[in-house]
Amino acid sequence: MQQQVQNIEFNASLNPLKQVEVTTNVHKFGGSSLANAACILRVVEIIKDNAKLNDFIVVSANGKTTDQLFELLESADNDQLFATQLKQLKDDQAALINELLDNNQAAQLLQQLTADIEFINTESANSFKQSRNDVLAFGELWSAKLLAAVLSQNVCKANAIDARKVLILDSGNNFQLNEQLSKTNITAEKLANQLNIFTGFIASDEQGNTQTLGRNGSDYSATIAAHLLNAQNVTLWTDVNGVYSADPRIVNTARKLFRLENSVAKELGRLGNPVLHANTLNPLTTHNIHLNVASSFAPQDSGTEIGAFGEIAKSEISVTHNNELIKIDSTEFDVKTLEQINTRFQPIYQCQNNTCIVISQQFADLALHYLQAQNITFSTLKVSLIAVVGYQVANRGEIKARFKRALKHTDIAQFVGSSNGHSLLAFFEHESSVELINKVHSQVTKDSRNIGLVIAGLGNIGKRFLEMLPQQLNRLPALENVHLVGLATSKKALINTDGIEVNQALELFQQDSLAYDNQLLLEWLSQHPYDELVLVDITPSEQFSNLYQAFFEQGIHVISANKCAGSSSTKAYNQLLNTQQLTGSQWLVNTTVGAGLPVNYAINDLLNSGDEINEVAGIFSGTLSWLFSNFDGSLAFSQLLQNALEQGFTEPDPRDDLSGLDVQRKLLILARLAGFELELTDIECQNLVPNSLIGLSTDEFLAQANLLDEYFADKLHEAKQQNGCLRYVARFSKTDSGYKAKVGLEILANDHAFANLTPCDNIFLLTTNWYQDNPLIIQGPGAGRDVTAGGLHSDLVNLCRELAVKTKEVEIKGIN
Ligand SMILES: Nc1ncnc2c1ncn2[C@@H]1O[C@H](COP(=O)(O)OP(=O)(O)O)[C@@H](O)[C@H]1O
Ligand SMILES: N[C@@H](CC(=O)OP(=O)(O)O)C(=O)O
Repeated sequence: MQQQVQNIEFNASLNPLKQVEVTTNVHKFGGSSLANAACILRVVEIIKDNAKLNDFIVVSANGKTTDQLFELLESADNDQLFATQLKQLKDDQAALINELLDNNQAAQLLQQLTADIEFINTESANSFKQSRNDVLAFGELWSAKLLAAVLSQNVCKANAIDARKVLILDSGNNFQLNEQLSKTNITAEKLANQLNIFTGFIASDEQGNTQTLGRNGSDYSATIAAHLLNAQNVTLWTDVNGVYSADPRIVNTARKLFRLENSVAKELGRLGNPVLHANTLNPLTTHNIHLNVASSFAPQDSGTEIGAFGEIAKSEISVTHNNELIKIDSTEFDVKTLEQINTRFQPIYQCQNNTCIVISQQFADLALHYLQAQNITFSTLKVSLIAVVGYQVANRGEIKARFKRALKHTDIAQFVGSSNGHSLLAFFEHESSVELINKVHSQVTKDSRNIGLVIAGLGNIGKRFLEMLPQQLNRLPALENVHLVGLATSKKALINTDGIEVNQALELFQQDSLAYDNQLLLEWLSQHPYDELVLVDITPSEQFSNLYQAFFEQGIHVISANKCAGSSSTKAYNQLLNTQQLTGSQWLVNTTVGAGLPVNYAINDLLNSGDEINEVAGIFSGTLSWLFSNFDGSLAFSQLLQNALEQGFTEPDPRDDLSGLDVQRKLLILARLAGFELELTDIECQNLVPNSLIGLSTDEFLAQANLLDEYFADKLHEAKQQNGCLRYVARFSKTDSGYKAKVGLEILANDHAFANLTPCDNIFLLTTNWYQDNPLIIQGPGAGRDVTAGGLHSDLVNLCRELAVKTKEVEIKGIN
């Protein structure tokens, strides 16, 4: 069993397997997550909820402490400035200690702080010649000791580990990690049954000198630790709830990238994006460690998962910028020097003729020093970079063209593709402006958003919808970002977050689908990695329609052919509408009535334009339309019914059509769309099945269907006597006291609009303020594979068009 930490209950996973897991997870908290006392207490809560004993917690220096330490190193020659900065640093650290710890605990840490500050003061006298890295290390050392003390005081035993005792860099081998030694050290330093709090950013060489892993290096420390510990998961907790398509601090239309392809994440880090350190992914290649970026300010949000993903994730594009670069030009670089530069200073760019390199400013001093030592003449220039990053983006002509378009009229110094193909780089000889970064982002990510499509129901219409899908996706720009990711029948589902090949969807479903229940489906859907998820419900299932509430709560959009939810109780229906409005989910129902005929659209459009619907009437059932159009007395009604059944015009049990319930539901849906509040039972409904035939099995009913004949023969006779015909009509009309609604058999004059339909057709008559004397009529096939599947495709296209223009400004707790 997993160890329980005293005083707190760690969350037990629903999955019983997880409760016995013995693996270690690594959680890294960046400086922004530890910036002040409130942040640190929030981190403690996250640890309580997400960590277990024996996990590793990697910490960066609190807030901007590393920046403060760098400033001190710079101001060593300016006594007054140095003294002010040193006092500020001490005060900030002391305030954190005093706010978070009780007196005894605080005293110990304050004493250590005083000694450390004294060390910095003393070392300033010789301009930190030997102790730069020792000074920089204090940020992480203080942070780890403080968090360990806070956890020990409030939660469970915690052990602060100085990573310099663990991570040994081989100075004879370009400061590569000595894996074996580091592994032995970590095993020796970690304490069992505690939380181990590990300093990020710092390491040491084999002589015991402090080394740093570079700015933002704690991410790297976390993945190194995970590698050494054989950990399963690494979570980088930061102030933003994932990796975005640009820095959300400056591009407020940036999109969250739910899944980031390994090579693209690596490239972002390589280019100096602060959300991921350049080397973060390197230690993860040998075994399967899951890497996530999540927000310590909103831990419940789904973050960004980094891994090996398929085409959908590979299509993602992001923009990153870096203003802290230096370009070194020289005609004297030789192969050996360039090799050294490559391993030691991680150049962002090296020009093809080997006469220039661009490196991060943090390596500038070291690099220049190295070149001088090699007697190489060079010149330097500060430059900045805006880069478009994405899987093999350098080979994507349309993205390159868009990037170039955004850069028109700028004084760009150089435009190149990176040698690995994962970025396009634009260099400038000045800082890149926020406006330009926004412009580039908006150009290159203009229509990039991923819409996941799940189809529920693979019957007659569902199959046709799926058959039509590949061609639709191919030819319609509105569907450019739609990816089929799920197929479900009532029993089995196939979900593939990397996308299901549309041309082989049915075969794949048959091969790979698994049994599921509603909870499993909801669980998966709640974690979908798309900007938008659209579910097309082509089932007839009331049970499935009961999931709509949960779908809407999760912001999932629904396209229904299923009539159940639209004709459910007023309470349930209103609740759906309220939730849908609250979460911004869309619900399109055009095919619930009249298949693809645009009756729902017409009602919506009239209402949205200021008209009012006074009457809705018509023939809403293709089956009943066929039956009564063909019922002329030459065949008994039961014989006609048998023919209709054989030709597939009726439901398998024709009583489902004859009961009138289907028409009643459709009238309810239209009346509600027209703005009226009513229940199904408020619509009077004539059931054409006599009581004696109601309780029978389908076969028994079909065997005794001749019992219907006398009633219909009489009715036809009556109609003929009036020079009319029989039709099953739906009528809803507004009255002074409210409304009148009924569906049933009527005798209509032979020249009535409802009397002259092609068998199977539907007709809808709308009387409105604007269409008063001469009502609006919509008429045509109201059932059938092509028209219904086509109607669903029409809903999908309309929905995707709307989603394409939906821009959300980023709002992230922690960074806004
Ligand atoms: N594409 C991006 N996605 C998310 N954050 C980004 C991106 N580009 C830059 N950032 C910046 O990175 C910051 C997180 O990095 P950093 O401050 O170093 O975090 P931490 O202190 O947790 O290590 C965010 O606040 C954000 O401003
Ligand atoms: N404290 C170091 C290392 C680090 O990784 O920090 P952060 O996780 O806050 O980016 C720095 O500021 O560079």
